[in-house]
Amino acid sequence: MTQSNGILARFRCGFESFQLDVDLQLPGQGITALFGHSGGGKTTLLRCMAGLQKAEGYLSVNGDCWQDDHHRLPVHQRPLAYVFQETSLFPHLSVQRNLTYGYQRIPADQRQIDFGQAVDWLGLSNLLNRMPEKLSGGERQRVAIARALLTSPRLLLMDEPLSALDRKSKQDILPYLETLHQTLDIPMVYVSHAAPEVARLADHVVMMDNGRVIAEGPLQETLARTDQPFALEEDAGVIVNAVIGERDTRWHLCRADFEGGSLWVREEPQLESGRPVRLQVLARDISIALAPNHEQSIQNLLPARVEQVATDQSPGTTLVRLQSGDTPFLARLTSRAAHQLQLVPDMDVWLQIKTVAIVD
Ligand SMILES: Nc1ncnc2c1ncn2[C@@H]1O[C@H](COP(=O)(O)OP(=O)(O)OP(=O)(O)O)[C@@H](O)[C@H]1O
Repeated sequence: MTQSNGILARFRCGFESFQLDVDLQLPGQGITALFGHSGGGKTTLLRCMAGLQKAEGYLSVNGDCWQDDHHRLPVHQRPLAYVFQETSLFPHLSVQRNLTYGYQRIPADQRQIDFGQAVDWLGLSNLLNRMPEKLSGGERQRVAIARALLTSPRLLLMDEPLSALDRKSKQDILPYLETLHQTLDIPMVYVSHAAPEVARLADHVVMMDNGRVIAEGPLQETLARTDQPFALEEDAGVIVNAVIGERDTRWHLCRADFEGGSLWVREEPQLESGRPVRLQVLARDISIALAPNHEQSIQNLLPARVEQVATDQSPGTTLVRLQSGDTPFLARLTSRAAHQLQLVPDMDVWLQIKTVAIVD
């Protein structure tokens, strides 16, 4: 990655009982998720990027240097926007005036995002005359995100923007974030605790623990590594990028085609042919067979090749990394089953997939 098309972030700073020490090269567009347990240093890293936390180091964003050994741009000169968990809209201003507040401070010829566009992307047209106290938590967060975008940032930092919302509001707001993900070319760094959120939104993931980066890389590849902390989680699994192909209306199924094969998923009205989708296949939902068994109830059977057989953290289970076409999969089996199948790298097998979830 060259300096001009990515984020280079190197920071060291410390508090009494915590040291942050990171050296990252992140993509210059799309969503990078900072993921990990509480206290790992995710917010501190975001604050360093924003210039809110003093740290030694270096930061450049798509070719613009914001900090090096000789100078450090103060917070207000960094062209970024920061969305927090708890939104602070101006309580005495309507949604419209909250939005125009930052927008009008940007000279017209420097605006990257149009007022109408932001209102549209975040679905705010019916809320413009409301006062913040009359908004739900999810609506407030949508206004906060639109307000952030209207300052035409070169970097959007989001610190657990959904964590204060209930489950329903989270579900409601995620499609808006997906729209931004598909539409914007501003890089977003998104802090989250929640694995499903990361799986749904991120292109790139950084896992932090105790102030260090313990795993990092493109989402699909990183989730499929057996030696990474993601693999240790109960809901370890992979994300498969697919496109909806044929629909089988009789059985209410849709075929999702990916690099190397197809998976059948339950039909839903929004799954029209040609629509790109992200599928999540959990390691615990895959079993391995040596021959294709068409006589069982499982719809999804894929040929695959074993790449790696790894001892799992939990006793009695084995984690197997496989490849079907160019797409990686992870399967979690009992160690006895792995032994009986005599799984070794390069062996050809069949994956029996019990459940496929659509996350996008
Ligand atoms: N201003 C501060 N002074 C002293 N310690 C701090 C300060 N800010 C953060 N810390 C400590 O630094 C560590 C990392 O905190 P940070 O908020 O970055 O973690 P996090 O991964 O974002 O956690 P969470 O997911 O709970 O938000 C924690 O141990 C925290 O107590």
